[in-house]
Amino acid sequence: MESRKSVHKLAETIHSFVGLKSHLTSSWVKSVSNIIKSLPYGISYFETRDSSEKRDGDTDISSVILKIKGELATLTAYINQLNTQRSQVLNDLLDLKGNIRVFCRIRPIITGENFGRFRLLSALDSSNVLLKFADNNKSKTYSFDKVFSPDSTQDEVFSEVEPVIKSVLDGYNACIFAFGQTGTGKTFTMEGTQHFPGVVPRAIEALFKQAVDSNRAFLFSFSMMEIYLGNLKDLLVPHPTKPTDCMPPCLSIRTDLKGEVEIENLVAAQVSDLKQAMKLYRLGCRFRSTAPTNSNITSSRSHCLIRLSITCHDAPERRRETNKIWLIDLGGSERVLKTMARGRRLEEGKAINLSLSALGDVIYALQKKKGHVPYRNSKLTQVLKDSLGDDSKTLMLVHISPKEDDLCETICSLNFATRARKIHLGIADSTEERKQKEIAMTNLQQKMKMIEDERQDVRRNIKKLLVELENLSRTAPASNEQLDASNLFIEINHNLERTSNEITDVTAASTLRVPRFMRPTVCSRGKSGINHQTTDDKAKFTARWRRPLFRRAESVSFPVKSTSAYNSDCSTSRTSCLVDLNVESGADKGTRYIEEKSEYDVKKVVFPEQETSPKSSVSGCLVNDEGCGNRKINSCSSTKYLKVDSWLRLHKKEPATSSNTHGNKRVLSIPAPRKKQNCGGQKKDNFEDTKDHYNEITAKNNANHEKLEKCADVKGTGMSIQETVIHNPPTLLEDLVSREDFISRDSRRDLKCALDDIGEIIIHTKSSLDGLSVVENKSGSSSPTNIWCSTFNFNQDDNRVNKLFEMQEKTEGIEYSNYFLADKSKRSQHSLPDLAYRMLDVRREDSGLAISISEQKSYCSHVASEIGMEDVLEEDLDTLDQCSALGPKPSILEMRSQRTLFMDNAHPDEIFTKLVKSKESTRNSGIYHLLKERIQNLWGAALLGLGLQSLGLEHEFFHGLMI
Ligand SMILES: Nc1ncnc2c1ncn2[C@@H]1O[C@H](COP(=O)(O)OP(=O)(O)OP(=O)(O)O)[C@@H](O)[C@H]1O
Repeated sequence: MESRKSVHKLAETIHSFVGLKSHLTSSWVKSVSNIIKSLPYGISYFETRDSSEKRDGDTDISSVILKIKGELATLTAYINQLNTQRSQVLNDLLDLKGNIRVFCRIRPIITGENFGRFRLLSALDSSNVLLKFADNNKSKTYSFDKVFSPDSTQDEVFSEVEPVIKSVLDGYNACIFAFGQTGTGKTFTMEGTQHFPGVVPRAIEALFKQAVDSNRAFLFSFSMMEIYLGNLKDLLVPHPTKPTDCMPPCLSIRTDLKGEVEIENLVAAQVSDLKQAMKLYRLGCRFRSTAPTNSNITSSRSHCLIRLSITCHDAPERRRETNKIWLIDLGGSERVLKTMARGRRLEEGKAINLSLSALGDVIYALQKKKGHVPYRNSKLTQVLKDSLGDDSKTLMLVHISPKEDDLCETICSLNFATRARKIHLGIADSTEERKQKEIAMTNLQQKMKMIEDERQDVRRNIKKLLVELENLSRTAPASNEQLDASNLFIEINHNLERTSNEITDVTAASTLRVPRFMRPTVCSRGKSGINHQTTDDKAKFTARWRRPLFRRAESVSFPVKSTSAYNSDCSTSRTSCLVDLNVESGADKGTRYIEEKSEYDVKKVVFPEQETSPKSSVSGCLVNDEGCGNRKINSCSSTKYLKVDSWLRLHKKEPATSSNTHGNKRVLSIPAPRKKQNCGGQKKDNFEDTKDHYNEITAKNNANHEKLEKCADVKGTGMSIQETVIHNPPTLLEDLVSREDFISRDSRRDLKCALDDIGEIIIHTKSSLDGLSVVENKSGSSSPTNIWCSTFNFNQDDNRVNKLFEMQEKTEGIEYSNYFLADKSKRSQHSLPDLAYRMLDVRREDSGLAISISEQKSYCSHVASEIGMEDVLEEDLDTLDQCSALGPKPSILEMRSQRTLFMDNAHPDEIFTKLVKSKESTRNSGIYHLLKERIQNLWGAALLGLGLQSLGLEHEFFHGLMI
């Protein structure tokens, strides 16, 4: 017995020594082993005994675990009950307060800001704004659910917003939007700054926090888009910067049978914590369209919409299984007269105002409980259709400015907001009723607080029990009960504290895990290629973006170096202000983008012959059309937009596309905003637009300057003409315009624009001679590359001219090749005088001037000397005589009156004044000479148009006028 006892103790002794391993020698272990081996019962005894002891211990642990499990079950049931109660109370409270709540925030006057005079606009108390009319001492009070004075903090604002966030977790759709005049602080409220984060980051944080606090597992997904010029644009999709980049699929709005709105093709990224959501948010902010205006240096030129979708299965207390919250920074309403917006800024302002007015109409109709709510009047209201109605929570944050100049807009905003609020809350109720309402609200708030406190206690208890359970399962993990406990622990803990996963997937995530309204439809799968995807999520996403190129005008953007000026026509994407979030996107860092024409501009530009061309390899789509269903997509798949085509032609490396697109007929259409060319002001705008278009292309060219310079030297490259034309650098012009010493920055810009205009004239003439059917687009669709091309050929040596001929032979279907090269059939007959004659022909047709033989000869001499072919001049002059003997080639331009020609092609004043600055310094350069010639012709045309022709003056007279 003694020995047995000692053996029993030995086991314990060995066990107690486990922590002192360092003192155990091998001899000690050996001796202990020998003792054990010599025991009569052998090891089986220990095994048996150990098992029986263990069984006793297990029984204890199991009973403890069972007890804990029981407690946990009770507490879980209780917390669920509390959750339901809380939802109910919150809902009652919000119902009393109104589904549409209106807050008002007064913008502060920032130190150092030139604010001019300001009105006595003050927060009378927490729910009233007092507006004093200084002139007659009159004042008016406006009531809101909450008024934030100028010195209110972001914290204060969010504390009032938070209840809406809570109801989102209860399954309600919600919509929080900042409304107001431009520059009044909407973006500040919604986005905030690095040190003062706004509603969006706080709301996302609160959602995650409350999800953790609730005893449920939630699935969040994040989307971000903007409505720019009336079109939806996904902000999470990288913007194509090269023509070869894939275009993102078009977004279209769909409504399912239950009335839930779905935005097809909108990226929805699953996020599991604040950090991930904020990364996406920052990423989206970079692509937002902003631009400086007279009112705000960082004015949002679009409505920015952030959607957080929340899915929670097996939560009957929730209103819906999947719901969403929209956080919206609306574009600021603006008065055109005040902002002095022009061109693109004007269009943006108009689009913003229109959609705001549509939103106002919808809210008004909802409040009035009208039978018809005009959701379809704007994209904004269509998107928000299921988040603005009765069954959702809406919070409008109206922003006003205390500035004297903004009085009209302030009154408009205040009236709009108070009207919406009054109608809904029935402020016309008697005082008695209002008091009762207030009492009820106070009671509900108290009840809410009690429930919240209770929930906190229960949560604490649950956590404590879970820790115990975990410890128990660690000490004895083998038994079934313990395994159960361990699973329970994991399950509950998972519900309480969802830890981070990677941002696993974007829209192509497993459809089982993604909310129904985010799942791709048959149509979108067909469009995006998801049908062909593998089970691997990443592969799915890749497959989607690798589908055949889908080109649209909307998203073409050009990197640009310079900062746009006020009222300039470039929209730029901005860099995040919350830099601490460290969103990595090397390509975007410090990059500013210019928006290319959106569908708003180009949707009206259709190539009729391509609509019927099923073989077209480039597809476009009327993106903003809600009904962009299968049928429509088919029809629009063969629709082409000049803007894209023209742009692609400059940059693309797909000759097939070019030929398919245009065939033998090039039809250039005029983008919608440029139709009214005849009015003076509009003309100026067009010119500005052209300049901007030109600058965009120039910026692009500058960015690739080195590459372009290499391409300019075509010697022996074997490069096709198309490539030459595409990459051909505006060497001379660039030299000209980059010479800081004699041309100021502005005049350089102007010069470029003037050259752009002249480039268009060349196209026009060339096209008419080529017998192409040209609906001329003289306001920017054509490219300055044309003039580069011509210039290039004039200024090369004879080898280069020959090279170009050779290359032309290799290339078919080039549209922007040089005039001479275009006439391929007669290439072998080209002699120097022929070339010169053709040039004169161009000039003649351009200007309408009759050109004498002597002039032709002198011009031949000039061309010969320019390209170093004087030696062949003599023998070829005879050919010139023959050519001229045939008489001038009839031209459609001749049929026009000279005055019309002048008006159509160029504005001599503009060109002259812009070019004359650089006249002295560029006197001897080839490009200058050509330009001079052209200006002379234009002047000549002008004078002829004025009737001076009848005076019988020689061409030399007009020539002399120019010198
Ligand atoms: N409450 C505020 N506290 C401090 N600065 C503010 C506040 N409100 C606005 N600002 C500042 O005013 C400027 C304009 O604000 P913001 O860009 O938010 O206006 P907005 O209404 O979004 O304009 P837009 O409609 O043109 O985009 C910003 O520099 C912003 O930092």
